[in-house]
Amino acid sequence: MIEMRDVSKQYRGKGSRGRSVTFDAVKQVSLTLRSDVRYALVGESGSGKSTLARLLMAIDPPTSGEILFDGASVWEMHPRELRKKRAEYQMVLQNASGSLDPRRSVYDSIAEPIRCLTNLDRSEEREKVLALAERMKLSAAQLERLPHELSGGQLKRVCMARAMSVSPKFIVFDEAVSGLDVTVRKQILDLILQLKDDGLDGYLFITHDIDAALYLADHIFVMKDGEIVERMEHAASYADFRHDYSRLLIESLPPKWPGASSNETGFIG
Ligand SMILES: Nc1ncnc2c1ncn2[C@@H]1O[C@H](COP(=O)(O)OP(=O)(O)OP(=O)(O)O)[C@@H](O)[C@H]1O
Repeated sequence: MIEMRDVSKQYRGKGSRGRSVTFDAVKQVSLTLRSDVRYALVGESGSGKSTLARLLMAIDPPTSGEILFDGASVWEMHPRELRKKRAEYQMVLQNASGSLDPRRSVYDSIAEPIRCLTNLDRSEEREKVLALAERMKLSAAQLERLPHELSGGQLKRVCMARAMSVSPKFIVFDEAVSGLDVTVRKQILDLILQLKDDGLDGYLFITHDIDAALYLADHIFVMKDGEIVERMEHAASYADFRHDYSRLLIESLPPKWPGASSNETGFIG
């Protein structure tokens, strides 16, 4: 379980006349994420989703507030304990190519968390990497390539295999389908749903795409200007979104086909 208690994150930015100002990218957010629940966090670009994800995963420290993994405050944890928790709570970053070492083969990229965070020997590691590659539909030849030799969709699958390599109990996917065409997007969404068969019961899927959130998650949070403005359990359709801002997001969706209204769900619904 991950808990956020009254968490804020301030950044420095430029105000009028180039003056340095601070602003809250995340404002006093409290959240509890259970490891066996599928969540989505929806919001416009700049609403603070990635900042929230980095705080949740203890990548960046909060300016104020507390984050707890299974009841223990992450920024007060012994490094050995935090290392163990990092294997249990993984993240797939927004920028797939930027999150992989360009000089490291796909095989080594997937194996790296195993080497850093577990005690598996090389033959166990190989068995695990090959099984994950098969699951993520990556060929043996692709495993030997460098990241720049793969497509965007293949890179996303490498990042998912990498996160799954340490058998986490929860994954945060940050914009896992952004920039992909509709067919590849659907493949990735289905792969995420199928991770349940590999023992992953819970995740947080971060997106600006309400259709993808409805497809993948039971609980949905809506974020605006650093705050969670709506929380829904068992969201199943656009009609479940009640907050004015959520309605606005739905109304600004493009029609899915000529003559359709923005209240009709897309291809995945
Ligand atoms: N390291 C940083 N330094 C200063 N400002 C930042 C930093 N990271 C993010 N911001 C700002 O904080 C706000 C929230 O950014 P964030 O990336 O969390 O939003 P987001 O909802 O994930 O957006 P997107 O969907 O476009 O990725 C934005 O105004 C952004 O410019």
